[in-house]
Amino acid sequence: MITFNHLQKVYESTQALKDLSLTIPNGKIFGFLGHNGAGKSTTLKSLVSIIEPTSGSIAVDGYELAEHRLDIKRRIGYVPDSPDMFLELTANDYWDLIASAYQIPKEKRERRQAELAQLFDMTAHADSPIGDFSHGMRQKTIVIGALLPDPDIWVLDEPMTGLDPQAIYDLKQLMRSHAAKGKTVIFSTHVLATAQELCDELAILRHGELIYTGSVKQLLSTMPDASLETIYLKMAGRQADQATVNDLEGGTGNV
Ligand SMILES: Nc1ncnc2c1ncn2[C@@H]1O[C@H](COP(=O)(O)OP(=O)(O)OP(=O)(O)O)[C@@H](O)[C@H]1O
Repeated sequence: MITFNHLQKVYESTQALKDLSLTIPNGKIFGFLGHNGAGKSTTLKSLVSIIEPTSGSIAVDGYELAEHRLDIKRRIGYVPDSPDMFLELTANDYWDLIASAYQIPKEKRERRQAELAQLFDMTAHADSPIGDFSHGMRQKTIVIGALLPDPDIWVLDEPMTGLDPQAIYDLKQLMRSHAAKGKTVIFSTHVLATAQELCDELAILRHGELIYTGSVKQLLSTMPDASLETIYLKMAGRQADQATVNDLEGGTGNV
C-alpha cells in the first residue's frame, strides 16, 4: 500500500501539487488522470524519488520513503514521461545499466531481457543506438528496462504513448497479471477509454488538487450510462473563459 500524506510541490513560482493525500492499494491497477500540467508526473516523480516534495510525505507499506529511500527505490520499476534519454546507448547497453543498478543476477537478467525483448518485438534492435529508434521503439526500450528487474511496484507515466496496438495489448495484459499477483501497478494516461478498461481505482487531479479518488465502478455509478470520458470532462473539463472547439471552427457547430 502506498500513501501520500499532504504532499505539496512548488517549482519556483508554480504550485504543482496542493495538499495531495491518497492511498494506493496493492493488487489493483491505479490510474492518474488530469489535464496537461495537472500534476500527474510530479506525483509519480515524487514517488520514485526523482524530485523532493516541498512538504508532506510518502509511505510504502508503512515505511516512510524519506527514511527508506534506497530500499523502496529497489522495489520500483519506473517508466518516465519521455523516452528520449540515453540516446547514445544501444538498447542492450541501457538494459545492462538498469541490470547493474538493480544488481539483477546474470541468469535472471538474461532470461527476462530475452523474454521482454521478444514480447515487445525488440530482439532484432537490441544492439542499435536508442537515438536511431522511432518514438514507439524508444518507449518499448524504456518499458523493458522498467520491467527487467521484476520490481513489485510499477510506476508507469503514460506508458502506452507511441506503442503499437500489439505492444499496448501486451502491456495491458502484463499490468493485469502483475496486479492479480497482489502487486502494485500505477500509471497515468490521457486515454480515458484505456483508464475505464484497465483501472480498478483512480485519482483525478486538476491544477495540482485531487478532485476524485476511489473506484472506477463507484465513479461510473454516479452517472449511469455515461462513459468515464463524459464524467471526467464534467469534473475536470474546460473552464468558462476558455475557447471551445465551436469558437475555433467559427461557431458552425460542425464538430
Ligand atoms: N521542472 C519543473 N520546473 C518548473 N515547473 C515545473 C517543472 N516540472 C513541472 N512543472 C510544472 O508543474 C505543473 C505540473 O506538471 P506535471 O508535469 O506534473 O503535469 P502532468 O499532469 O504530468 O502534465 P502532462 O499531462 O502534460 O504530462 C505544471 O504547471 C508544470 O509546468
